[in-house]
Amino acid sequence: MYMRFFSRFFSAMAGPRPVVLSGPSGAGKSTLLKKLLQDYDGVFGFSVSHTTRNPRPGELNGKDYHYVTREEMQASIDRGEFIESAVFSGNMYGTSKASVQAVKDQNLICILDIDLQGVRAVKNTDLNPIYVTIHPPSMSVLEKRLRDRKTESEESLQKRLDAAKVDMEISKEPGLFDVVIVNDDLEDAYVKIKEVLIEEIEKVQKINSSS
Ligand SMILES: Nc1nc2c(ncn2[C@@H]2O[C@H](COP(=O)(O)OP(=O)(O)O)[C@@H](O)[C@H]2O)c(=O)[nH]1
Ligand SMILES: Nc1ncnc2c1ncn2[C@@H]1O[C@H](COP(=O)(O)OP(=O)(O)O)[C@@H](O)[C@H]1O
Repeated sequence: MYMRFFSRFFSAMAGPRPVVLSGPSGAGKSTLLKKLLQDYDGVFGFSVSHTTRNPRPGELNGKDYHYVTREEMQASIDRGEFIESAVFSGNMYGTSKASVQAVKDQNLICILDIDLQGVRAVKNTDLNPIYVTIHPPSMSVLEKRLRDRKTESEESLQKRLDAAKVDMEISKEPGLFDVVIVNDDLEDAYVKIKEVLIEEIEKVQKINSSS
């Protein structure tokens, strides 16, 4: 009884639970999270990761990623500034403590777009997020979407498809994710993710409307 009261009290003090969005490259993570950020202004905040990959046309430094060199990233990791970091398709990616803290400071639901290595690392922290994985309806649809996106070279595309196969298998591991959302029709997938997050969304809206 008391334990339950205290655990609820402290989890409320800790602010809203973050959300991990994972899943194969091309599954639709960025598309879904951008919709959430747009439709729920003042509710969600994006954890801006660091990466050594080059920016794509239209991507902004500090908004989509912090674009850094390998040397800069490694030095920052060595200084203990990252919650987690991983190598994906030959590039380094990582979540800095500062990126998550910046979102927490605003009392927003922090969205982390991270790969499976990141998911495993976050499991060893006290972030306590909701773990969501986005899957494509099939590998052939995934390939088509990645090709149509026109952001990858043939080599990078193949690396992403290889990683996707592994990713889809590992995601079946019991307990790794709270929810699997198949992104076939975008609107349907968006409705599903909102359903999963509605409790946290309403919590933040309630706090914001009373402050
Ligand atoms: N572990 C980890 N993975 C990340 C991070 N940021 C992005 N990723 C993952 O890196 C992979 C490649 O991301 P990106 O180059 O933006 O390609 P995209 O997913 O195809 O748009 C995706 O699986 C992301 O979820 C991070 O900070 N940590
Ligand atoms: N349900 C969908 N139907 C058709 N195309 C989609 C759908 N969801 C996403 N896309 C498109 O597929 C591509 C990959 O989506 P993206 O959000 O970049 O994936 P991720 O962030 O997981 O790599 C993008 O060009 C996006 O516009």
